[in-house]
Amino acid sequence: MTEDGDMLGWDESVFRDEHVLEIDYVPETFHHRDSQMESLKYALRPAVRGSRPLNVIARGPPGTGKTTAVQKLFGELRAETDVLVARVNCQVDATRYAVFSSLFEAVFDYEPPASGISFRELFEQITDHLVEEDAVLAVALDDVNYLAYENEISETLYSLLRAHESQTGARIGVIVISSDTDLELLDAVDERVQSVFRPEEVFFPPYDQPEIVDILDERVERGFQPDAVGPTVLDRVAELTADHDGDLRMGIDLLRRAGLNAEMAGRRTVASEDVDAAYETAKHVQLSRDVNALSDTERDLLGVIASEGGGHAGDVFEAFNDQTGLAYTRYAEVLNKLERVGLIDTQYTSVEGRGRTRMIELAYDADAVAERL
Ligand SMILES: Nc1ncnc2c1ncn2[C@@H]1O[C@H](COP(=O)(O)OP(=O)(O)OP(=O)(O)O)[C@@H](O)[C@H]1O
Repeated sequence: MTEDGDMLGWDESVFRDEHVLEIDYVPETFHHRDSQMESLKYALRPAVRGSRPLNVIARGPPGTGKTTAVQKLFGELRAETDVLVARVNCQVDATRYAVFSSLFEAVFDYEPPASGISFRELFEQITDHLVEEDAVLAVALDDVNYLAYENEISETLYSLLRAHESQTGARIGVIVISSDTDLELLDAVDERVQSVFRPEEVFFPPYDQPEIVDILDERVERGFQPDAVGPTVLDRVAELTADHDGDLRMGIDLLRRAGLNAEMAGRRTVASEDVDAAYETAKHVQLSRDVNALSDTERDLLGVIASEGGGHAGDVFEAFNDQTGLAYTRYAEVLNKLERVGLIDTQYTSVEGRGRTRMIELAYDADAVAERL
């Protein structure tokens, strides 16, 4: 039943297709990334001819289309060629073993046996299969920075890049995708890897505001009812997204949350205030993502830092040790990990009476962190 005026009826929605605004949606069109797509195609083309593809480092800040570019190209390869493709999410699979388990699943279409099969066996089954089938495998290590944080990147790349030496005829190419622009990947890997890893570099710069408007406009058309989102609202979303380092994930999330806010108020059209209210929650999407990826011990330490409000590393250690009983070495490792993923900042300062001491600061508002733990 439709009600009069601007109010939504119970059976109505501001959305036409809400799925278009979900995180795993792969967009039909992919504008403003032509040169990056060309470079990736150039690197992957040898695979189509049965040769080893060129290796690639795809770099750029979060939400700049790196994953989408690879998903699109891998989708085309899967549909139109015999090349085997596998994208591994290293935020989830952050060890060499987990990466190869995921590759096993992509190659065989079923999971490796759960009852502890050794890395060597995993590796051999995958490479044997490639040789038997005369197949080329293109691997994308997405969010590879997480392998670096766990000190697993050298072993993983080494195994992939030298696969053809231990198993003649195994052809594997690797696209590593990193969203940590401070991390120099080539410095993070050891010399054995550096000597075989000579990747093509593909850079994904942040989208500027007109590009953001253009991309989001298409989502609005597909995702919302006609006229539900006007140009002023779209501009506001694009402005906030551009301020957030052009992270499109933020823009898409804002649109969806603003739409839900309008619905909650029973309105047919989204207003700028819906966007501003949505921003208060959406600005923490990266924080939520990072906290979700932490281990229990890492969460414990983050919790201690949030409740202490940061401070001297020694004091934070005491509180952490009281809670977990863990020793200083482990504490220092976890502290470094939290800093590498960008949840805290630390810096050495000279404090009277204490000499040089490491000061810890949360990178986010303490309440926002505590809510997500
Ligand atoms: N040019 C584009 N056109 C349409 N949608 C896009 C475009 N670029 C990115 N997106 C959308 O923005 C969101 C983030 O993109 P994507 O996951 O590809 O970024 P990313 O660079 O891999 O991010 P991260 O480094 O954080 O993993 C996705 O929902 C994707 O669909």
